[in-house]
Amino acid sequence: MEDRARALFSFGIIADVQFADIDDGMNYLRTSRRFYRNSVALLRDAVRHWEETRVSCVIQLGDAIDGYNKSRDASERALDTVMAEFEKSSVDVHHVWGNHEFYNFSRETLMASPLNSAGKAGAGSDLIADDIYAYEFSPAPGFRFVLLDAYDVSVIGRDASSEKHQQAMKLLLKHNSNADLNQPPDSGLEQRFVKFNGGFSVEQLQWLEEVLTLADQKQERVTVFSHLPVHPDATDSICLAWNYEELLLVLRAHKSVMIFISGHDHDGGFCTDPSGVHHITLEGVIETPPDTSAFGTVYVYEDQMLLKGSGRTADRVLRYP
Ligand SMILES: Nc1ncnc2c1ncn2[C@@H]1O[C@H](COP(=O)(O)OP(=O)(O)O)[C@@H](O)[C@H]1O
Repeated sequence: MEDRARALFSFGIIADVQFADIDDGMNYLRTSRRFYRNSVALLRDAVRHWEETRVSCVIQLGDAIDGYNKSRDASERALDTVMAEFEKSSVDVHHVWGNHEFYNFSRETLMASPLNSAGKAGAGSDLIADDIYAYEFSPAPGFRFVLLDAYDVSVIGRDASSEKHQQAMKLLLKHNSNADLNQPPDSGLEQRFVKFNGGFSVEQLQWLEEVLTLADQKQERVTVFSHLPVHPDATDSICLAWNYEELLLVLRAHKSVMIFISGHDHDGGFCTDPSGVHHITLEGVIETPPDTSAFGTVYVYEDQMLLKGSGRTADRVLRYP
């Protein structure tokens, strides 16, 4: 690893904390253990590490609290617990929204909550006025971060009477004939058409296109963040964004795009697209045993980024395309 002191800046990444004050459990398929109560302790360790390493900012990749909180009337308490850990540090935290945010809160409530970090974006643009939780900002001169809303077109978090909900339901029913729409269709990439995923509207794709065109012109280096992964080689198909292909086309068309970082698939994943863009799916904290960890600190240089992984998260050298 290169001398970290020479980095231009660094930032922290963490995914799927899914905190709930309940005993350990299992995932739906009963293949992995979930450490609901301990997840906040792992978050605490990560925040302490970032405070010590003086990162410029942290990106929380979504699913900060688990859907179980809703049925226990504990959503706000759980969110307070998680936010209190972040607040122990003075580092700026940017929050991405995942499916579990919508299991706990309406989109309207989320917009007014501490999980809406768009106000920290400074001079960057956003889509908040269009009820899309996407924004961009420059973490350091020559660099740009874009946070996407992967549940923009979705049946969770969109009012049943809304056009986007109807559009999402139509798409789901076209691809998924199961009575329970959380149960995936049988084959390959089609498995992504489940209720707990979502996609990007035309409006959001156009905005991203504009942001990246400007970044190309300014010769900036862009990192894109989303709860849902968009590359089939970086995740299990069941976790992919519905219209991942459209998003990939936009990323591939812009030379400014360097890295795409997501959560959602708790096993994590990684690939480098033929375009040279690296796709990181970060391991989920919720399925990380108490004696280890899962988070990353990314050191940014002129010619590459270095992901220093903790615990289940591997180190990676990410050369710019
Ligand atoms: N194969 C499946 N069939 C039916 N329901 C499923 C399946 N996988 C997940 N679910 C349901 O979908 C929802 C989201 O799944 P979950 O594994 O909790 O997602 P996450 O990984 O985001 O925590 C849960 O309500 C879960 O019970």
